[in-house]
Amino acid sequence: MLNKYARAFFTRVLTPFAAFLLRRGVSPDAVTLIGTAGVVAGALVFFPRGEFFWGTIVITLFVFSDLVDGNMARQAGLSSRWGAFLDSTLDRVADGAIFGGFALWYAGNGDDNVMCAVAIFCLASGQVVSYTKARGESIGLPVAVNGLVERAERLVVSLVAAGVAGLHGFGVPGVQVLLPIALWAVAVGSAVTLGQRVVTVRRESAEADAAGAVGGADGTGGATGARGSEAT
Ligand SMILES: CCCCCCCC/C=C\CCCCCCCC(=O)OC[C@H](COP(=O)(O)O[C@@H]1[C@H](O)[C@H](OP(=O)(O)O)[C@@H](O)[C@H](O)[C@H]1O)OC(=O)CCCCCCC/C=C\CCCCCCCC
Ligand SMILES: Nc1ccn([C@@H]2O[C@H](COP(=O)(O)O)[C@@H](O)[C@H]2O)c(=O)n1
Ligand SMILES: [Mg+2]
Ligand SMILES: [Mg+2]
Repeated sequence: MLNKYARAFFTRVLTPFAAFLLRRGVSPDAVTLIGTAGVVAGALVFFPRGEFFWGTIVITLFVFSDLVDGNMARQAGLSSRWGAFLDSTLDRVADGAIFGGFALWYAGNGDDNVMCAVAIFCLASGQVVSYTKARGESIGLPVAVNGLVERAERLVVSLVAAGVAGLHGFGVPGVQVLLPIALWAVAVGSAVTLGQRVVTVRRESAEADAAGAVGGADGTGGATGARGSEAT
């Protein structure tokens, strides 16, 4: 939903900054790499210590690089398969650090095994949700569904809650409860989204197989080959 409605707004806002970076000779790949490094550092330095406000501030400063890199690539006519691969792969790294940071807090001084498990579920289910689309597309299906909770929703819900919950450290009472609520919401939403995508891939693959649009016993039309499909 955010991807559909907010992306156009952020594209307009970030285009001048993306153009500025291009003029300074910065490459889209550099922005992708530095942005991911900043998110990972923010998440793993601050979240495991329960410093949610500062962790969220640092992550927010860097996470928008994920919108800037593609914007730069498109403006400069530099969009590439490599860039698409790098962008998506490092998204998974950044997400792992964010939800891993929450899990480490609950496994340590946060001392809550249930919330540690919920954070790990958010991490794993988010990665699988993204994988369903990547794998479905790799076997030639459109995967024409985004689902209830995409990456932007996972990040906005959990980071806004973490940032506000972090205000507890400045004496604001009662706000800590927002983080567990947000993580539960992301966990349930990701499970629903996973179901939506699996059902869509199941339907699309049945339709494609019936139409003979793809050949081969593994349904890949030979595009990946049986070994390739086992290996991914
Ligand atoms: C007193 C208050 C203190 C609290 C301070 C809090 C400050 C702000 C807190 C949080 C802000 C969080 C912002 C997070 C923004 C995330 C932006 C982003 O990176 O989105 C990425 C997303 C996807 O991009 P890609 O196409 O590159 O990625 C694809 C995607 O990952 C696919 O995954 P899937 O969805 O399938 O799971 C992969 O399949 C694919 O491989 C991959 O390529 O980009 C978008 O979706 C674009 C829309 C972004 C919309 C951002 C909205 C930000 C909105 C509000 C932030 C302001 C909050 C203010 C809080 C105030 C609190 C009081
Ligand atoms: N280093 C990069 C990063 C991205 N791209 C291209 O942008 C697309 C992603 O756009 P976002 O707005 O979601 O960042 C990606 O699929 C690539 O085509 C790139 O070329 N190099
Ligand atoms: Mg990007
Ligand atoms: Mg991305």
